[in-house]
Amino acid sequence: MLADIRAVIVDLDGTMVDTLGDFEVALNRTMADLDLPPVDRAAVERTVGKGSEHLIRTLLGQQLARTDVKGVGQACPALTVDALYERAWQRYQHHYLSINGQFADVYPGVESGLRWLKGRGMPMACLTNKPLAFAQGLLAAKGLEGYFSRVFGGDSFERKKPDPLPLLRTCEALSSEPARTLMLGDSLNDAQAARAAGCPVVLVTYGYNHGQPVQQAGADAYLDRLDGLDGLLA
Ligand SMILES: O=C(O)COP(=O)(O)O
Ligand SMILES: [Mg+2]
Repeated sequence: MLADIRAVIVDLDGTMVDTLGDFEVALNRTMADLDLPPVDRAAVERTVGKGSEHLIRTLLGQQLARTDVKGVGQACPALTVDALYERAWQRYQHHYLSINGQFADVYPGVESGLRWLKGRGMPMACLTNKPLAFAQGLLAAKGLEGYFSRVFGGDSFERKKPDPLPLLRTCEALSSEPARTLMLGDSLNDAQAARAAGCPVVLVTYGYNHGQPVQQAGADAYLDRLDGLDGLLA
């Protein structure tokens, strides 16, 4: 099945770039603006992958439930996630865009894997749940944008992964049949979207899988490095 691949869709966070540092810095600056305590990196890692709104709402809820909310000295039931969300989202966008890529690293093997795919003339798109403006800035900051003919974010379509819609639209944009378009990702989110769209899926083992072992995600194959793709697709 993997021998028939004619196009590739690549996830961004946890697959190409380790962005936990960027998320942590942008979230902590946001929390500070809202007089909330700093977030815990492990909580960020468990929550990344379902887009910025999910990340901000989940972490705001956790921070409001803590007993060290500044100036209050106890958990703060009077403040709600809904009441804080709009300001948090504005501050988060400002902070994320001002540091985008500075606390993030391309994983080993990514550039050589992408170069190998490009050398085989494979049409490639980047499809992430990250907002498109964040994704474009990050790819440019890391010198990865030239590999992709199309880039789509979590705000590019009406629904995000794990819904199949973004994958189906990306296949259309690449003029490629889903059954011959490989999804390369790092999480159950990517695997579920790929399955529902009818795309084969390969997951990397080093990313963020909602705090769960990724080997249970039901992919066609798993890779420790993207430059191991030649062994799967050759
Ligand atoms: O949740 C996000 O912001 C990004 O996640 P993804 O790049 O793994 O789709
Ligand atoms: Mg990911």
